[in-house]
Amino acid sequence: MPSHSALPLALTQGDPAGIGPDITLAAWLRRGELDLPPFLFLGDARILAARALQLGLTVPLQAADPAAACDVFQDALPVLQIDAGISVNAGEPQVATAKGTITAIEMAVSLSMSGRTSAVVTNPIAKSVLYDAGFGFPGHTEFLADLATRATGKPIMPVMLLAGPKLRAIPVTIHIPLKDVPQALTSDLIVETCRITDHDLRSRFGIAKPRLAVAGLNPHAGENGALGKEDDEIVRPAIDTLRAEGIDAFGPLPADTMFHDEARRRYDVAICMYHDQALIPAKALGFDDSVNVTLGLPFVRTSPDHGTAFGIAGKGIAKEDSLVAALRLANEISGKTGSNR
Ligand SMILES: NC(=O)C1=CN([C@@H]2O[C@H](COP(=O)(O)OP(=O)(O)OC[C@H]3O[C@@H](n4cnc5c(N)ncnc54)[C@H](O)[C@@H]3O)[C@@H](O)[C@H]2O)C=CC1
Ligand SMILES: NCC(=O)COP(=O)(O)O
Repeated sequence: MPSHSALPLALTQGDPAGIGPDITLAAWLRRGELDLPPFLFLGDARILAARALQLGLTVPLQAADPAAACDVFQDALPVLQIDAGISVNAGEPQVATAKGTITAIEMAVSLSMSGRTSAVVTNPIAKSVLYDAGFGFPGHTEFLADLATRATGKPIMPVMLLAGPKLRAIPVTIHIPLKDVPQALTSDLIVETCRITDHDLRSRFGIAKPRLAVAGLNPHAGENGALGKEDDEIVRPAIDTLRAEGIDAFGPLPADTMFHDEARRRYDVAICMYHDQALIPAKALGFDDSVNVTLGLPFVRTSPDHGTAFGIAGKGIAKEDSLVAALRLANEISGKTGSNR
């Protein structure tokens, strides 16, 4: 039986035309069966109500602030109202909703940093919709780090972790075009990513001495330089530095052979060089139950591993499993030592 924080989780609305409303409603309906930690929805109650009607679900909604949310949660889905100012059809994203989507994220961070909610759980955003509205960050991960940097006055580097029952995987470079990866990949970036990972796996995840398997960038980790020099010139020196600090990092490993069952038993986290090198195995091995966690922040942030799935929004087929896993993981790790190093 999990124990729940006395504070609610702050759950952002995400893109209101996506499946965020569907999976939020579905998760709340299963709160008793799954003994879910209480959450406070930050978004427009009218959008939730319209989606419940469309899906044929009976979900009472109640306006609540963080202090009231836990008491409300058993009987109604608590909502901290953020007006969308526009009506929304499932599956039809609109740039005009971006303001509310971003406000929900900002409020969740502010509430969590001031101790009024226990953690931030984000519903998926459509990055291109936000870009069209002038949003200057590649995704949540970078935006959350910027909010934390501004709030603390200290530079904060975020690390994206995909955490599932079969695999934890981290992309060192995150939301950048593949052609820019070799230029962006530096030994310093790998070292700092691994330091944050090692710290947070100990403090948040209770792993006493995390084993970090570091992937190479090139096929066969460069094949002694014949298939690319980055593995020997960038990745290997980073691993040497980490090992000298006492961090159990090893590699560079050929990425094609580090994700099969037996290989995964040898490490606690795979450190990958670019987005798809980490997220393809993570989603292939656990699309329904993996969680996107941002390490390095002074608060906990989790998210389902999937996106807005506009094609199935409002159709009653979106699975809430990854959101449920994100809510549970946020509750579990928010009780642990903070991420500040
Ligand atoms: N954390 C976040 O905010 C994330 C946002 N995105 C954004 O989502 C948008 C759409 O991205 P896609 O690449 O299409 O990925 P997607 O995850 O939205 O959809 C990929 C496929 O999986 C299915 N799917 C996704 N979630 C599902 C669920 N809960 N239940 C059943 N089926 C599900 C979809 O129907 C689709 O066939 C993009 O704008 C992307 O930037 C993508 C990943 C994470
Ligand atoms: N593919 C993962 C993803 O896009 C999630 O990014 P973020 O919005 O959590 O930064």
